[in-house]
Amino acid sequence: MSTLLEVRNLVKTYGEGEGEAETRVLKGLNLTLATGELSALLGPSGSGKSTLLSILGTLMQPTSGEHVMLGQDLTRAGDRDLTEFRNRHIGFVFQFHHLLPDFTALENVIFPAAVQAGRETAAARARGRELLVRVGLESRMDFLATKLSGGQKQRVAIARALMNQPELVLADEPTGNLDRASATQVMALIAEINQNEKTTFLISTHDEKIAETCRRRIRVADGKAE
Ligand SMILES: Nc1ncnc2c1ncn2[C@@H]1O[C@H](COP(=O)(O)OP(=O)(O)OP(=O)(O)O)[C@@H](O)[C@H]1O
Repeated sequence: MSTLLEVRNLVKTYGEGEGEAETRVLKGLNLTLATGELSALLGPSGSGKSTLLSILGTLMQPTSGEHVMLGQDLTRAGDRDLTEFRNRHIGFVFQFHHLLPDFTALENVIFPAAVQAGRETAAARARGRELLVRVGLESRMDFLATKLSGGQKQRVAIARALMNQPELVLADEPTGNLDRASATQVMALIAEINQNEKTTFLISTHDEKIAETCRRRIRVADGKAE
């Protein structure tokens, strides 16, 4: 399998400003993800899972270390290049879905593509519809986000994350807010997309049962990954 991304010697320290208390969260973490992997990211609360996902998602700069994805050295990229890289190659799913409440399921899904293109295209609408069918929400496309159940909202969030055909989807506790049945369904959907499209997923979770459904388990402890 080919390497999708690699981080080497990743360090993240919060509170480096004068007079601030320093928290060293990542302490020389190394991690390689291959294309098509489905991995769970485990670790106690405060161990740095969200911090690592933010760095891998180029939403946050590490204090030091190397970060290469798709052969591009992201540690040395400027903000504009990072934004473009992120929009093109990385999708995000969060615990609290972050859907726009006054918009429909379909509008929420096509939002990232509309932002990238600067307008809403017919092709984007077509892909948005296709993705909502894929996640089993054909009959809910035109429902406002507020009218959907928790599991349905999370499926919309997954469809939205896939909109720009990213190579990597980072999910921060995607099932944390769901009951067991909905959580299992969401994980089954992720596994199916991973299998069919070879999209690489990295999913942080506290839940060992959820982690067991992933082929690889990565544990963050003492600022390192194992
Ligand atoms: N912006 C910030 N400024 C200062 N400290 C922070 C900041 N964000 C996170 N931290 C600290 O960094 C540590 C790691 O936080 P992080 O959210 O990455 O952990 P986590 O493993 O995702 O935790 P959880 O499982 O509870 O979500 C914590 O001690 C947290 O207090």
